[in-house]
Amino acid sequence: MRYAQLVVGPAGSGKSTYCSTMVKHATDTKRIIEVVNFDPAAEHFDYEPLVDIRELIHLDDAMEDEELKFGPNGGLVFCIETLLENCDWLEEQLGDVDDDYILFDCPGQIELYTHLPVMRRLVELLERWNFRICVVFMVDSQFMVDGAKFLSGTMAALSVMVNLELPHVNILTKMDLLSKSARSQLDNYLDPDPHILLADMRNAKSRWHEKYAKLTEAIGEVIENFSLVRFYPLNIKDEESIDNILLTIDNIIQYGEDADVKIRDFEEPDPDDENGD
Ligand SMILES: Nc1nc2c(ncn2[C@@H]2O[C@H](COP(=O)(O)OP(=O)(O)OP(=O)(O)O)[C@@H](O)[C@H]2O)c(=O)[nH]1
Ligand SMILES: [Mg+2]
Repeated sequence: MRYAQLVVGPAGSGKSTYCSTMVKHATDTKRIIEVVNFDPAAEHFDYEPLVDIRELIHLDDAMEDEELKFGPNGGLVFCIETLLENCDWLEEQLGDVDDDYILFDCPGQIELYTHLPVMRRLVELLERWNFRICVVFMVDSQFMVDGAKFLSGTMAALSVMVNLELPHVNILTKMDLLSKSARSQLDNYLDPDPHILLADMRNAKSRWHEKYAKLTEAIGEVIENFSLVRFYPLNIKDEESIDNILLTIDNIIQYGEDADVKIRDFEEPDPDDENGD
C-alpha cells in the first residue's frame, strides 16, 4: 500500500505552502513525506519535488505552440491530459516504493476538480498503482468570514467531493492572518451550524437571501443532515495545528496501521542509499 494526499483548491489558497509546511513538519518528526508538483504553470514553491510535471510539459509549451494556441485555462487542461497520456512516464518517475507517502500539489483551476473528468482519471491511475488517497481541499479562511461566502465555499467543497468520490478533508488556510474578531466569527462555521449561518445571512439582508431564502435554508439543511462538510483550521505557524491535520489525514488513509512506517535515519545516513540525497 502507498499513501497520497491530493492537494487541491482555488488559486492562491495555499496548496504549495501547505505541501512545503508538511514536508518540513515531517522532517522534524523524522518522517518522510514527498511532494509531486502537478502544476504545469508553477513558478515558485519551497520544496524539492520528487516528480515535476514541468519536466514533461510546461504550460508555456501549450500556450506558445503555433497550432494549439491555448489560453492559460485550456492550456492547463491540455497539460493534464498530456500527463494522462504519458502515464508510463509518471509511473516510472514515481517509482514503486512500498509505504511511501506523497503529496500531489495540484493546479489552482477549480474546474479541474468540480466537473472536468481529468482529475478523476488521474485518481484512477493512482489507485491502480496502489495509492490510498485523501483529497485535501484548501480554502482561504479570509474568504470564509460571512455566511454567503461560507455557503459558496461549502458548495465548492461539495462539488469536489461528488466529482472525485474520495475520502475528503477541507482545510481553512492562513489562519495566522485572521484578526481575533474574524477568528471568533469563523468558529461558528467550523463545525457548520446552518442555523447560525442562515441567521447571519438574514441579518445581512442580502438581496439573494430575500429572494432565495428557501433555497439557502434547504442547502443548509442538506449540509447539516448529512454532516457533509466540515472544515479544519490550519495555522502554519503552530506545530500543533499542523500535527492535528496530518494525524486526521493519516487516520483517514489508515497510514501507520498496517504499514512498516518509514522513518528517516538521521543518525547514520547510509552512503549507499539511493534515496538519501
Ligand atoms: N501568512 C500566510 N500566508 C500564506 C499561507 N499559505 C499561503 N500563504 C501565502 O499565500 C500565497 C499563495 O500561496 P501558495 O501556497 O502559492 O498558494 P497555491 O494554492 O499553491 O497557489 P496556486 O498554485 O497559484 O493556485 C503566497 O504568497 C503564500 O506565501 C499561510 O498559511 N499563512
Ligand atoms: Mg501552488
